[in-house]
Amino acid sequence: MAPLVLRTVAETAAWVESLRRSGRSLALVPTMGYLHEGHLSLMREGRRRADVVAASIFVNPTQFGPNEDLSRYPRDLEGDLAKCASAGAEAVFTPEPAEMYPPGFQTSVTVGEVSQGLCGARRPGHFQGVATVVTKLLCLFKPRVALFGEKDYQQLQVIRALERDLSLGVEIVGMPTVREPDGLAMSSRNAYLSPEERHRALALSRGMAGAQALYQGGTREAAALVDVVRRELAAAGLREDYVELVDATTLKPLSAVTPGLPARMIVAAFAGKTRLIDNQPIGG
Ligand SMILES: Nc1ncnc2c1ncn2[C@@H]1O[C@H](COP(=O)(O)OP(=O)(O)OP(=O)(O)O)[C@@H](O)[C@H]1O
Ligand SMILES: CC(C)(CO)[C@@H](O)C(=O)[O-]
Ligand code: BAL
Repeated sequence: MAPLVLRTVAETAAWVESLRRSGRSLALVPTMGYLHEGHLSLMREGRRRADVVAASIFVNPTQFGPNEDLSRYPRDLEGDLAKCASAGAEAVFTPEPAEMYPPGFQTSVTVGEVSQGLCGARRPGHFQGVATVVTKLLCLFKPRVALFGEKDYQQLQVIRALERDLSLGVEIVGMPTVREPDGLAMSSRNAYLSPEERHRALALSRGMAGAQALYQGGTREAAALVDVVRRELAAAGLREDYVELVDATTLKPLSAVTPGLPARMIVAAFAGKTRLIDNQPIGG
């Protein structure tokens, strides 16, 4: 069935209230649209965890830097609504920017340490934009659970922090990265890649697999593990934005993988003008 399309905060609040009265629980999947299997995996898991799934499709201007791709971000609302229906989403919230940020809007949510390194350092203001819009969505929908992908690993940790610190009472579920058969992490921005860049982009997942293989062979030092990824990126002609081995929870840099402390390799690199991110656990 085609999902109910919600365009305003007021009609969404009324829909949420009617759901609450009917005693049905809600799972929320926030997105920026141009949906792919990664997004749909979140919606299907939402169906398993709650009675009703709602998605939001909103290309949030406040999380884009002045020289980023806001104006050309891919959009396909009609196709997205069909995909939401196929994944069992009952409602889709797709507001205009002025509906989310009306004149006089002056509040923002800033998450501390966990938002400062990695993408936070490379994209100033990005996580403040994400944290503010996600807080607004969680307050509006009051879901039992909200689902996010591990592909945006730092974003997931930022959202976990804001939910916990503001006592929002929403279960934040992180879902594994869905990949193309050749290993490329699915991402709406993959649509920007030429066939040649698409091929070179495999260096991200290949580099991290190489780092994990080196770990399996006994290497523990971060510098050596990171170097494997860097060499793959360089060989493919990708421009590194960062490659770091970090504590999987705090995202602080690690000098080595140690037993009992989950570690994550996190990568951002440019294929031409397109910035791609990926990450993978390193260790047992
Ligand atoms: N490959 C994936 N597997 C699982 N979840 C994903 C994947 N890609 C995106 N998501 C998740 O979907 C949600 C919405 O993400 P978003 O709409 O920005 O998609 P995206 O493909 O990450 O886009 P972009 O290319 O702009 O980064 C986020 O929680 C994100 O982590
Ligand atoms: C979480 C999110 C929908 C907030 O705009 C966005 O950052 C995204 O799509 O990952
Ligand atoms: N998927 C993360 C949203 C962004 O890059 O702005």
